[in-house]
Order: sequence, then structure tokens, then C-alpha cells
Amino acid sequence: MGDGKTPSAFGQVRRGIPLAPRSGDTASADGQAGKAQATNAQATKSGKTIDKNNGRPDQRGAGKTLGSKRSDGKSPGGKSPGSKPSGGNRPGMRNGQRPGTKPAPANKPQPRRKTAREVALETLVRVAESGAYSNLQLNRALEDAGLSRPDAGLATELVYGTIQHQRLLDDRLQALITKGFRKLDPWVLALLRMSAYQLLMLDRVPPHAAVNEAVVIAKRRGHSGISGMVNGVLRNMERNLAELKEPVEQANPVQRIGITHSYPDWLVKRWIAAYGEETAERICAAGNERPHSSLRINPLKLSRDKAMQLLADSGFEAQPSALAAEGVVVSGGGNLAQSDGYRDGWWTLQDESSMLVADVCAPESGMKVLDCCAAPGGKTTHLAELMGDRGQVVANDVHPHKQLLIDEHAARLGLRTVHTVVGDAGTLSERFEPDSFDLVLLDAPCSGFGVIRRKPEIKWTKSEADVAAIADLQAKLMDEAAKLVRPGGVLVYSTCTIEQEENEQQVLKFLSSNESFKLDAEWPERVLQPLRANGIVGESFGGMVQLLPQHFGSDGFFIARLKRL
Ligand SMILES: C[S@@+](CC[C@H](N)C(=O)[O-])C[C@H]1O[C@@H](n2cnc3c(N)ncnc32)[C@H](O)[C@@H]1O
Repeated sequence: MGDGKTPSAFGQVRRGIPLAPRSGDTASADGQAGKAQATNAQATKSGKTIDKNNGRPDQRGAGKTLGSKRSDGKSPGGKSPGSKPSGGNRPGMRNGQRPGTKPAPANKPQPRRKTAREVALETLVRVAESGAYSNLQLNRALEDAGLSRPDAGLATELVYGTIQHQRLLDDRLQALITKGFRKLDPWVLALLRMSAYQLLMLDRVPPHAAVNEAVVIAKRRGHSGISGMVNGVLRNMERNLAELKEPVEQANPVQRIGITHSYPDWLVKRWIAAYGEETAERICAAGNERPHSSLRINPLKLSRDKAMQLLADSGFEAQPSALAAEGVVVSGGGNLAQSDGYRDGWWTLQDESSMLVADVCAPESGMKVLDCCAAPGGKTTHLAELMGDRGQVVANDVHPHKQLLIDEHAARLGLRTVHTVVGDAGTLSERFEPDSFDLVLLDAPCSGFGVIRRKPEIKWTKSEADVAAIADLQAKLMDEAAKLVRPGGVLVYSTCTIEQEENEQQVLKFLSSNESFKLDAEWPERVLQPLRANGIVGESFGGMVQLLPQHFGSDGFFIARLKRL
């Protein structure tokens, strides 16, 4: 299979765990050291470690206690830096009692705590069945399950990795399941995908742990036929790992890229047409990377240097953003959303590309600014900060329930010039005086393909028709937003997608029917400098930029600045 030259998605050890703290990287091989021992005892006793296809016992598992050897070389129950003790009770607490809870009556059996893999599986099934966003669904599931930090890290890794690599995993599974793959129950399919992800792509999970845990889950959830099938397929995969990990062999570039990096053909085809084969493949690979954590400093409260010092003192690793002047890239240390600095309004969690939008707007103190699609308020608050909280920033969004998010955000940052309003941006000119704003930002609703690293499921839920429909809406909103820009004022249009129909083509179409606007290439030097240095804009810069996820490791974003003549 393959000539060795074709880029392969295999063998990439995922370095970290999105959402969960970095200390979660020390997750035990199976994520549940104590439970895995029980699991193994159960599995070997019931004979389920027998490879049904060959009819021979699994020698690797025999006589060993699964999960007794951790991928980090520590013994189970060993404490990783920054993690809470995984075992042992505090004084006065019963076995299994969680801090802050009443001891259970001695005779009442405690409900079994879910394992990391069970939490991941339930999340995957919910995302597939309800179309819910994986990040929201996972956060909820993690809160409910009360997993340890390492186990929360493993569950997070499994959810994101399985959705990100779904097409490749299906391709490999279908080589082993010749009939009925598409008719599998959603939970069985999700379990097989999640286990295949561990076998094929997670070097730190021993294959026998991945297989045995899957069989235990299948037994708990289904009848013996299902657990037998899961056992058979996964042991077959385990035996043929070397061959199954070989690069995808496909003459057709759309399918080769699509299967290797797990994207639908229609999307790969569009990106090849827009960017060429090589760049399209880089986009696809970058979309499967773990996103950076970054925050935007509130310059009204502290300097970036001071913030980095405070972050370092609290155990975070903080680096200045290469892209955004107020940005800091952060790793380690814990949950930034629960940091004192966040609560006290010193910083806001925001992607670096997203920070560029307000920088391109370059608002001045005292200006009258309109943010047409403002929730949850990331760019609104950035604009107010850049204006020194002097002037007026009107933050409009169509969803009433999101108004509070913007208000809370502004209050947390100590901003008094943000005024929130609710309404359709398609009716702006009915609600505001035409020609009345110095600056109008339209951060438009979009297909979101620039943020695929954070919401991988959109690869599978969005369609080409969705792109066309959202492009139509954007065109209407842009026409409406333009009516409110005063002569000599500025209109900034941005999206977090990389679809040209929603970006460059959208702007060119707008300009062709709005002669009073022209592209404005006079961007602040601090924005242009890193873009130039990295070859993203050149001598002929015309006032629009398309950031791709591989450029700075930040979200894919499009920004255009237009001036009303
Ligand atoms: C890309 S998000 C905006 C993100 C925001 N600018 C920020 O930085 O936090 C697009 C927003 O547009 C809003 N939206 C969608 N359709 C809209 C419409 N017709 N009028 C106004 N807002 C709309 C959505 O509620 C969503 O919050």
C-alpha cells in the first residue's frame, strides 16, 4: 500500500488534549488504571481475550494485569504533577466518596462511575445523533461524569480524534467488516471508530487496552453477539496494524487527501480548486491539529509583558503571539477560563486570528462604531478596549439570549461604552440612521471551516448547499451594513471560514454593485508586519487577507477593509 512518499495521517502522536489541562497528558494508558485491572480480570476470566478468528488465546494479555503498566512508565495510582490524587480517601471519607458529598448509607450500592471511554462514547453518539457541537456536548458530559483530570483528558482526546479522523477510520474498518458496516447501530459504529482511533493513531495507548476496554463496553451495552463482533474486528485490526497504517493509495488526489486527512470529497475538491492541491492538503492536515490556547490582554488593565509575568507566576507557559499585538499563546497551568485574570477582566480567551479583526478596524477613541453580528462579544469588547473605552460601540445580534453574553463580557472587562441591541442585521437601516457610523464591522455568520480544529463535526454536517445559502445571507447583511457607514467611514467584513464564495468573491461582488466603496489597504503596520514577514501578503496587498490554519497555527479567517468614498 503506498509508495512511502504520500503523506500519511498515521503515526502522528497527538501531543495534547484539547480542553483538558496539559497535566492530563499523563493519562494512564487506558485512562482508568484501577478500573482497568478489574476489567482485565473480568475479561480473561470470561475468556473474551481469546481471539475468535484464530481460536487461540491472546498471549499478550494472558497472565498480565491490563492497565498495570502506564504509558508514562508510572505505576497506576502514581500521581502526576498538578493532578489530584486518583485514589485514597481524605480523612473522614468513605471509599469512593467524592469531596463535598454526604457519605452513602453503608448498605446502598454506589452507582458505578463511568470510565473515560464510556463518557467519550456517549458524547460521540450524541454528537452523531443530535448534530450537537462536540465541544459543548463534551463539556457537559465531563461535568456530569466527574472524571479525574487525566481521564477527562483521555475522553477529550478520544472524542476529537475520532470525529477528526472519521473517514480514514471508516476506510480501515471497512477493510475488515465487509458486510453491513453502514447498518451498524450508531453506538457500535462509534465504539469501533473510537477503538480504531486508539489502535491506529494513539501511540500511547497499548493496543490490548484499547481492544479489551471496547469489548467490556460492548458487553455492558449489547448482547454477546455484539461484543464478539467488536472483539473479532478489533483483534483483526490489531494483528494487521502495520498494513492498515500504511499511507492511503489513491491515484485521485481528491480521494487521497479526503481519506488521508478525513474530509468529504466535495470540500477537498473546492479547496483544490481554490488553493491548489498542495495548499489544500496543508489546510486539511492543519485542520486536524490541536488548536493553541490564546488570550487577548485588556490594555486598559495591564500590559502584555505584565500579563505574561503573572501567567508565568501562576504556572502557565506564556509566549507573545506572533500575529496579534495583544495576543498571548498559553499552555500548561490549568483552565484559563477559571483564572483570576479572566474573572478580573485582565484578559479574554480568543483565537489569534480573531484578534486581528479589531486590529484591522483600527478604531479611534471617541468613534461611533457598530458591530452588526456581535455575540458573544469577542470583537465588540476588543474594539472598545482599542478605543480606550471612549466613544460608543453598538453591539447588535439577532439572538436575544446572546445579548447577556455580550453584556457580561463587557462588564467583566470594565467597559462602559458597549451598548447591546437585539435585531436582525438585515434590518439595520430600519433601526439606525443611515450614514451614521464611523466604523461598521460585519463579522458575518459563515460556514466556519476555519475553525474545524475546534468543531471537527462540521466536516460531516455541512454541505455545499449550506455554503451557498450562507453566502446569500452574507451578501444581504453586507448591503445592509454598508448603508450605515458615513462618507469617509470604514466597513470591515470578516468570517472564520476559508471558502472563497463567502470571502474574496463575496467582497468583489459587493464592490461591483457598490461603487461608493473601495478596498482599503492602509492597515496598521503592526498587523501587516507579521503577514508580510510570513509571505501571506506581498507588495500588491489590496486590502483583503485570507489566513489559513497552517499559517500561524491559528484559526482560518478572512478580513477585508473597505472605505466609503
Ligand atoms: C461569527 S459569529 C460573531 C462572533 C462575534 N463577532 C465575536 O467576535 O464574538 C456570528 C454571529 O452572528 C449572529 N447572527 C446570525 N445571523 C444574524 C443576523 N441575521 N443578524 C444579526 N446577527 C446574526 C449569530 O448569533 C452569531 O453570534
